[in-house]
Amino acid sequence: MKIVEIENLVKRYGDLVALDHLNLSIEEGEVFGLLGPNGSGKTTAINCMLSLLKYDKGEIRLFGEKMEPDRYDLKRQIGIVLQNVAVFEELTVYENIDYFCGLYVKEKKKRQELVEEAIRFVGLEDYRKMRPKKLSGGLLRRLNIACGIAHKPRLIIMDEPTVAVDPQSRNKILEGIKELNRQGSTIIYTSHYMEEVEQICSRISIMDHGRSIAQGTKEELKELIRTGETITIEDVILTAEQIREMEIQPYVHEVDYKEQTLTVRCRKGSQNLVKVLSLLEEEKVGFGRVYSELPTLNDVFLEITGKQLRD
Ligand SMILES: Nc1ncnc2c1ncn2[C@@H]1O[C@H](COP(=O)(O)OP(=O)(O)OP(=O)(O)O)[C@@H](O)[C@H]1O
Repeated sequence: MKIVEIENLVKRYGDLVALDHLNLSIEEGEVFGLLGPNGSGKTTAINCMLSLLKYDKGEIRLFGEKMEPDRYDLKRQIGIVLQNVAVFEELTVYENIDYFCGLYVKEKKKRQELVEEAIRFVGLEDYRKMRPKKLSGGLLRRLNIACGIAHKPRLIIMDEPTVAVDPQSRNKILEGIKELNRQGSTIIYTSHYMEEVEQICSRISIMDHGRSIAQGTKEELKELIRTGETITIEDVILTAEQIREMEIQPYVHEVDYKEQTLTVRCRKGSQNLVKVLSLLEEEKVGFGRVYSELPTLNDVFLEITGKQLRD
């Protein structure tokens, strides 16, 4: 069943088109990644999806029904973890989670179980009685997540939950998301970290300038592009002719040479590394460290948009 369907969504802020005919379709059970650089429209898309923002054109259906501001029946099935931490300073970790869970689950015994489970999920067992002020940034983010997901919603929306989070908290958060998904929640996850999206998402939409420029599994996305592998060779001194020679090889898609480092984006095929090194040997050029990388989602973004995903 389709949990989210967005058709031709347009959202303008004055003259700025933040969403430009965005289309998305998300199936139940997916961990769906919205990947895009800052300002590409991820947060705006989520706020429209939740009816927190009015939009100019298009249609949004959640759980097969048209989403509107007063559809509390639909909203109750959604857990939200937004970028800004929103918890009560005067309540402890436990009380905060209990409060948010209590908005959905009235029965005390059941709620107690859910709150305990959420605490375990995010690894805040040792901090139950602490107030938010005492928590580090990473722990605070984990609390924010626990508050959003304790009631086990059918759909969980997380907007960049790991920005400015330490690696330990980040791993805990990513593991928690996978576990929530295993337990049955569909997840929408926005990020500008391609590694995270590759790690946890079953399907990904790459966003740029308010549009989804490509959608699919990470394997499908990588199939879309011509780059098969990227070979980097350090400490190599090349003449303009030698670079040109590299560029015209049939297996080469693109060459970049900066600060004595040669980067060769090869087309899909075998033996690329051998071919590149043989060419250097023929030219009697010495070189330092050599490494080869398979395409990343950054390569996909780069090839489609001509710019880096990273800021
Ligand atoms: N309230 C607003 N008023 C005017 N412009 C806005 C507003 N909110 C967002 N924008 C603009 O809309 C575009 C999309 O922003 P949005 O926050 O949705 O992107 P994002 O992909 O979520 O980026 P980030 O990761 O920085 O949150 C940006 O150009 C942004 O400057």
